[in-house]
Amino acid sequence: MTTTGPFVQCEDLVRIFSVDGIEVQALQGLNLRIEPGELVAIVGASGSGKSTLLTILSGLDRPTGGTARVAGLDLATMSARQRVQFQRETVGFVWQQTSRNLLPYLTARENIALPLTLAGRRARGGSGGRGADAARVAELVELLDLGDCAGRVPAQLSGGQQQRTAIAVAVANDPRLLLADEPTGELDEAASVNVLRSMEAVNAELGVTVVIVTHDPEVSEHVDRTIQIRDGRTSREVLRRTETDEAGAQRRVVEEFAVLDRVGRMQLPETYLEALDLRDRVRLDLETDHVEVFRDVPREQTQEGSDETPSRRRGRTRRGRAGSGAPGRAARRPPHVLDAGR
Ligand SMILES: Nc1ncnc2c1ncn2[C@@H]1O[C@H](COP(=O)(O)OP(=O)(O)OP(=O)(O)O)[C@@H](O)[C@H]1O
Repeated sequence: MTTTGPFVQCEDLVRIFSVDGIEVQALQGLNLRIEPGELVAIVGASGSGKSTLLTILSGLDRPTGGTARVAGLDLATMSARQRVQFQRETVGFVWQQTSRNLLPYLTARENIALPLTLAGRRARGGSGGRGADAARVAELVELLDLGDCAGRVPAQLSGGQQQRTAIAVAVANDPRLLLADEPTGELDEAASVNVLRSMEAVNAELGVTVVIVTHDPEVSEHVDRTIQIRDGRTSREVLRRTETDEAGAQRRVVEEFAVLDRVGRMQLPETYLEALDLRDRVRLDLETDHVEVFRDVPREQTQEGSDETPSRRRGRTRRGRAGSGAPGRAARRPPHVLDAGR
């Protein structure tokens, strides 16, 4: 199957649930692009729409409006047959509840082998298929660091071992996309780190595009991009990468972006709104290479009143410039670079 454009693409995605005649708009025109091979976290407050998005991307639910495409397939219009094929071949899923991911009466190794058997590899490959299955299981047991416990049933595994087995099960059939809904939600900190490292390993070694929905603040250290959802829309993205300077010293660079939708709407981070007391409406000023946003101060409070534009009042109305608040400083630094150094 050929894919043009982003691997995951949502445009103006809407999902409305109707319960007892009351409508809940879980997704309110969400836009999202994920490139092949990316490792992305989706974060946001409870009820912001994270799980709804993941359920649509997995093909388990359909959008009410807008488009959602994965690997070139339109998830809104695909037939029932295409949907089953999509879930078998293109996407793997890890749930928060460790018990939901694994069959309790099979060992970890047998759980990992099961999707291979169901996909009929053995039938297609004859005795060679059996060998190929065993080799694939061994590869995943090693990659997910399950060597010591692969012969145990889930009840004899720790929560972290169960989730790492679940990741192996989810990627056994070589899906191109791995979706995980709160995979560390039931784990302690150390086990969470191991599970997130396993996600990194699967992404790096197998080339699987990974999307993790989480509340875990630790996640940002393990992914390339953190996307925040607010009120059913993508509002903010944080990119992290490691740069090496000429002397060989490494530094971690963090860049923060607000997401613009197709008609130019964006959400300012809540911390910015609070820092500058921005509400109701703001003044905008177009500079040659950026746009400035100012608190809407009544004209009589801006001393000279006059016809000054916000940019001419610069330095008088911007609290952040005088202090050390990030919003004020950002305008004079390379665009978007908020934090650097380790
Ligand atoms: N099947 C459903 N029927 C009715 N309302 C639903 C359904 N699924 C989700 N919702 C509502 O949609 C909104 C978004 O829910 P969703 O589970 O996507 O949020 P979330 O960000 O994943 O939250 P959490 O972090 O608590 O899991 C919520 O208001 C929720 O109550």
